[in-house]
Amino acid sequence: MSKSKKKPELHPVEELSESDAAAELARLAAEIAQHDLLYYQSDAPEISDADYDALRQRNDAIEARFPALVRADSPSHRVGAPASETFAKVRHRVPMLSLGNAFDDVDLTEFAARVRRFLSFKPEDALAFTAEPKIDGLSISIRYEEGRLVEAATRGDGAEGENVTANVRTIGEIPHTLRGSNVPAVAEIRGEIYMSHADFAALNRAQAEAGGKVFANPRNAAAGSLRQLDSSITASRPLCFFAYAWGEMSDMPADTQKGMVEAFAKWGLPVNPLMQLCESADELLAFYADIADRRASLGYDIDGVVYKVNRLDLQERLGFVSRSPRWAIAHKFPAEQAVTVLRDIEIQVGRTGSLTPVAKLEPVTVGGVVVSNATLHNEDEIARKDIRIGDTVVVQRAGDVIPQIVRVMVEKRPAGAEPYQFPKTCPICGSHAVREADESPGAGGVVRRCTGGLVCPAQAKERLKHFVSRLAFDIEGLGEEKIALFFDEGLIRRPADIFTLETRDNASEVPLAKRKGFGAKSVEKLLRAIDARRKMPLDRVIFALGIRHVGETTAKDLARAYQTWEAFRSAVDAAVAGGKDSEAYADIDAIEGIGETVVDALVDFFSEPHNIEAVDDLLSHVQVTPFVRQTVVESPVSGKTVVFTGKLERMGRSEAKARAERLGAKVSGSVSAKTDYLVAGADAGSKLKNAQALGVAVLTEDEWLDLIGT
Ligand SMILES: NC(=O)c1ccc[n+]([C@@H]2O[C@H](COP(=O)([O-])OP(=O)(O)OC[C@H]3O[C@@H](n4cnc5c(N)ncnc54)[C@H](O)[C@@H]3O)[C@@H](O)[C@H]2O)c1
Ligand SMILES: [Zn+2]
Repeated sequence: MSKSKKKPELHPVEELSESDAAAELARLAAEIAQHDLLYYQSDAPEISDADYDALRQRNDAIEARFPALVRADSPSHRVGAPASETFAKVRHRVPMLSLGNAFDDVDLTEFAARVRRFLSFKPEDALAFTAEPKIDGLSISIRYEEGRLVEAATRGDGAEGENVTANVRTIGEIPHTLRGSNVPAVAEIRGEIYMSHADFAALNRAQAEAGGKVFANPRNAAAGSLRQLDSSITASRPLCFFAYAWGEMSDMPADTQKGMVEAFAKWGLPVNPLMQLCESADELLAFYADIADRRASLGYDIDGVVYKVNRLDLQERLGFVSRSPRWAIAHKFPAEQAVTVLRDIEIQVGRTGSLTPVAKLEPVTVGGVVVSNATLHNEDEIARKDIRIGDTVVVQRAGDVIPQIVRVMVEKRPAGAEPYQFPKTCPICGSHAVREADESPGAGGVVRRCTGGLVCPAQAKERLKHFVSRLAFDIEGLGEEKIALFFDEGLIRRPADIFTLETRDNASEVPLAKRKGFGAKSVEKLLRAIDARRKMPLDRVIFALGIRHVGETTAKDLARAYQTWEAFRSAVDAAVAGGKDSEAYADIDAIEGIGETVVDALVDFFSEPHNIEAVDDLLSHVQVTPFVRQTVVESPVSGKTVVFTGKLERMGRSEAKARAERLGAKVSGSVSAKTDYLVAGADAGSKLKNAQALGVAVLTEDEWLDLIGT
């Protein structure tokens, strides 16, 4: 989408004509819906939360002045974005709503007064609020029946969310069973899934090393990690949880907000320790100031505080206004900004040749953190904001760990500052750099890419770094710095060189062990670490090759489909030979999780003789072991061997098989003493007899579905 258009001048709402107002409401509805999709479905927002909130405020102000113009699709009636088609849907029995916002003390005092007015409270009537941090993660509803976790869903559009039960089960902080004697038969616990700062930084480091997706902030990382089709990916991500609300509840354990949260804690759910009871608007403001002070040291992102009327009978009386409760409000923190000088723009060349501009800043403290780099996204972004070297700029860190440049202070521009000329050639190899659409979600722009391919040392170096990264070959003692050093010395230029390092080093006049900073012990350790990688599972090998668009998940999808290197290679070779209209091409395209972009990238990669040579050389040193599915998924059937027989009523055989495998079970075609369950549909024959003879547990289809919790 083109973002190069300048934002239209905004007229004060009081001056808008009715037709202008209608037009602007239409534009705002479309724009906000678009940002909601990017934020909630792609986990890749394009604008800051502050900018987004400003759009909504503008919409609300216009609607307040022209109530007759409020649209059916107005953002003020909507919550979030529709559940993504990728997931099964869950209809919320009690809707999941949003919160009204207060942006300053006046908004807050008005809120407290409004509540009192609504309840016809006299000044002397006591009215208590809970106050708690507003966690910047994603909301989740977790359903427990008879104390056991049976279902978990995202908020979606508030009415219907995404079923993420298997993924939520992998989160250590979320109990599978609630403890205590007063757990209601049905308890829907709601709260926020989030990622701590430390875990976020470690995840991004690992992702960057692995050439994977780097997340802009902990919220996106948490949402992206939870909303995975493969729950083993979620399991590998460090997610945390705070319970603060509820949906359906068959028995109420308390009659206040605070009492409810205390009951959650007794049942074994994590709750935020900072929640407090406040008796007046002044106490609420004091709480806000205190949390704002402690914000930087909490260890997780918050974007404000939430106040809720404590008594549940009063909450009931207050009720809701379209998308939010009348009895609660979010008091938001302003985004943190600072002013500094842009000293330079550095161009980094990535593994696939993308030229990424990075702003080099005069170091400045933003929200308690010293910032000296900021992302500039791409060429168009620099042009759109007209960012020039020497400019004084406003940087923002809105919970984001990668700071952004919000705008240039043109009035402070030094005389003679020229518009920035984005390089048309690769700064490393000098090859022509071409503009291409940037397909990454939410990127919304173009990227300039070095066409040097295999001759570009920057790309070769990045590919090697990717090759040894944690999710690829993960060679201990051979990190980014060593790779860069060995590459520059010509010691390691291609993956295969890693595995011949020892032989060459033995023959060398200056072996590594004799060099400064190496030492015999560390060299020995490195060489043994390399040896330990002479056998590698298929998914890691595919991922390590650094083929465009083939990340961790895609590599697993391919490996799952082909099992062995030979099968994978012959499938790809057939597609290379057959071309885009061939059956071989369509076969790869048909694999679950694989689309045309990936098939094209595979075909491109394996059409290139240099790549084939490099891969073949590598495989003369490395043995590829077949893909084994890890059963990190915890379910009643994980690790169990299951056989299906007879006619199943509620799903086809292949769906039953896929579902069982997703839950960590092994599906076998024949019954043996090792079989744990035989699921027998109608007209089951010899397998059923066999199972009975062997004493294998036989389940009906319904019993099986109960067991796996569907
Ligand atoms: N940058 C963008 O493009 C973009 C797009 C959409 C939304 N957003 C951001 O998302 C937010 C708006 O979305 P929203 O509708 O989720 O509203 P909200 O985040 O303002 O408030 C509602 C949410 O707060 C969360 N929450 C956290 N701690 C809570 C607590 N202690 N008690 C109760 N709720 C708590 C819940 O998940 C709840 O759903 C804003 O911050 C907005 O800036 C940004
Ligand atoms: Zn280059």
